[in-house]
Amino acid sequence: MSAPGPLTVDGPAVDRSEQVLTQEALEFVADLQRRFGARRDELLQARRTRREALSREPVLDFLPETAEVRAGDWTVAPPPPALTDRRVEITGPTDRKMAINALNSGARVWLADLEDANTPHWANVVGGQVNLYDAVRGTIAFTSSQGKKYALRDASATPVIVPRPRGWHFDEAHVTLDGNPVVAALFDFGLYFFHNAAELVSQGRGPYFYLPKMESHLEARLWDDVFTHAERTLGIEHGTIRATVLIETITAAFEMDEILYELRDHAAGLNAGRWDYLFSIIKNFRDAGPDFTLPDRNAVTMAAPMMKAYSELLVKTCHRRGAMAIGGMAAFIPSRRDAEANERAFAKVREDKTREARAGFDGSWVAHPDLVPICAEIFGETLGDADNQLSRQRDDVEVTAADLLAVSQTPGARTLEGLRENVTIGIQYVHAWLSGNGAAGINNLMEDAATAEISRSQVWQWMTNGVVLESGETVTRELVERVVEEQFAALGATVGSDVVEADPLWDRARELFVTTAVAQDFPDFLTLPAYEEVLRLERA
Ligand SMILES: CC(=O)SCCNC(=O)CCNC(=O)[C@H](O)C(C)(C)COP(=O)(O)OP(=O)(O)OC[C@H]1O[C@@H](n2cnc3c(N)ncnc32)[C@H](O)[C@@H]1OP(=O)(O)O
Ligand SMILES: O=CC(=O)O
Ligand SMILES: [Mg+2]
Repeated sequence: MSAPGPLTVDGPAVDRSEQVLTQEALEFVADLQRRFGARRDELLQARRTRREALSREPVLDFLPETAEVRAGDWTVAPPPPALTDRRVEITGPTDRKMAINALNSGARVWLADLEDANTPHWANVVGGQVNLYDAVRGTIAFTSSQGKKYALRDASATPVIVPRPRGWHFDEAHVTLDGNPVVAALFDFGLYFFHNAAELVSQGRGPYFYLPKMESHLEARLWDDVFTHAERTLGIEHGTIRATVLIETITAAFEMDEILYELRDHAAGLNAGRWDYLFSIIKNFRDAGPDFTLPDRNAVTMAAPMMKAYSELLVKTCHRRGAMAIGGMAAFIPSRRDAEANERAFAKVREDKTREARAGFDGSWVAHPDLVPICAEIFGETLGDADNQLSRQRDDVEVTAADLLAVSQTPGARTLEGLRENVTIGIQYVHAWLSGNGAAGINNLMEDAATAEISRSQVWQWMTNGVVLESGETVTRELVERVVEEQFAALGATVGSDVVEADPLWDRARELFVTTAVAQDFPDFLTLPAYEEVLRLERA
């Protein structure tokens, strides 16, 4: 381990933080930061360079310099026993109650989310690690403020825990090394790995991760180097760590083989992260003119030609390489209070999971415990006695660069209603995020950082490209500002105007939404200025 520097932790008090923020664990994180922090910075610069090239010429293609990797006959390491059956995976934040509910849900895997579904308030970041520590050991329990008691039903049969650290772009402001914030991904990964790797191995499981928002195979190479170093440092056998990579950026879709190749000793699969994928398409082609403006957010389904091409290429690539293909999130959430909304959500999720199972995915995500049985049933019908569909090759699938970029073939209209929904969802989500909830049910849809990014970036794109709506109106800054005023007033009617007035975060949410949706310089991530706001509020 390299000599630990003056790693400073400076955040509000969090219950039991001393249990995870130990001297040894922080030294482990400091070592990761020292070794890999600068490479992360270079990779972020490479992202900016690639995006500048795209703004000059909006074309992407499979990389000529890695043609040999794509043509080569190689496979990733076989899945470990704990990850051979992933027919249903529940996702959710790592707060204590939801962690227990997820672990009792009957899913095969719990994606313990420190990312899209989590606001990185220090309490969530550190509290999440405390909860994961207890979850790994089967000791997690909780009593709600109403006195309801939560505990594991059967600690020996809980889903496999697969945390998702934050993406490479994020820093953890509360932890600094030599005065600079540490890379949040290294912090999230490092703490979890340090405390839990050996314990998980002793249980016949392992330190498994989902890796979000990568934009290139070089970013995967960095993760692979981090994994190898972390295993060596703690004396954990090489290849014990297993990662499932979200293919959720348009550039990564052109590098699926390469990403698996870089991680081949550590790879478990790829996941079709459809929401960030849409965001990435809008973001990268935001100034590329009408061919790249998508219709209303709700009109873009997985049946759109470019989405079908992306998800089928993912299955084909995975199975050729012996890796699991995991489906994405249908955003419809059930309601225990509204039978009609519940039925609608069940039907939509059924349709989505059926399409995925038929396409060859090995399993998929659900956002809510009530959806676990549906996903398990649908994949069960396809899988029969098998654990997965790894042996099913999709040699029939041929996907070209043009297929992945067929944005203009996406059916659907651009409507004033769509603009209104983007605005109202965006503001409500930012409010939830600032309040500490990274996932929220809004209009019976699951909203998280990825879906909110679509909303605000679509407003930016429509405005910047002067999209003419079905109503005949052109999207201008004035129109967006008018819609923001109207939707904000309407929110008062829904949420209660006294509630909105009493809570200053509503105004901050509106301002942040407007800033990120209409700013001339498009912020790369909505969550970056939102995090600045969280830090400001913390200091106030
Ligand atoms: C694009 C992507 O990255 S998708 C992946 C990231 N996003 C997510 O993980 C979102 C996951 N889902 C959620 O967070 C939640 O389902 C929400 C916020 C959308 C809705 O949650 P709620 O409003 O609490 O829903 P609801 O009231 O129906 O919940 C009923 C019960 O199920 C629990 N529950 C709901 N969703 C989950 C979940 N994903 N994991 C664990 N428990 C859950 C609730 O905690 C509640 O428990 P309780 O009865 O003990 O109080
Ligand atoms: O993380 C998943 C996504 O769809 O985004
Ligand atoms: Mg995502």
